[in-house]
Amino acid sequence: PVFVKRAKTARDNNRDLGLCRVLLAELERHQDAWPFLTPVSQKSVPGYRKVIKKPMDFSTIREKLVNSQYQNLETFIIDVNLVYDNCEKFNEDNSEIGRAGHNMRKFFEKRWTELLKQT
Ligand SMILES: CO[C@H](O)CCc1ccc(O)cc1
Repeated sequence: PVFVKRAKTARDNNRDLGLCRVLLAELERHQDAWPFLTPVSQKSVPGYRKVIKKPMDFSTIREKLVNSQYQNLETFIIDVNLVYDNCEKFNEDNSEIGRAGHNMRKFFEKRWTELLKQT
C-alpha cells in the first residue's frame, strides 16, 4: 500500500576509518603535498592569520584521525577540502603553491571516488 516506508539504503560506513587512513597516507606522500604538510607559520606569513579563519594542514588532520576526532568520512573530507580552499584563497592560481593546491584537490577527488566505488 502507498504508506509502506521504503527502507533507506544507507551506505556502509564500517570501512570509512580505513579509507581515511589510506587517503591521508596518499596525500602526505604526493610530490605536491609540501605546502600542506604542516601548519602555515602564522608568525612568518604576513596576513595569513587575518585572511584564513580556519587554518588546516595534513599534520593536523593526521593528529585528529589518530585521536578519533572524525565521526565519519564526511567530516574528514570537509577538513581536507579546507586545506585546498584556504590555499585558493591565499595564493594566485598561477603560482607554485596555487598550482600545487589545484593538483592535490584533483588527486584527492579522483582517489576518494575510486576508493568509494570499490565494493
Ligand atoms: C599552504 O601555503 C599557504 O597558502 C602559505 C603560502 C605562502 C607562504 C609564504 C609566502 O611567502 C607565500 C605564500
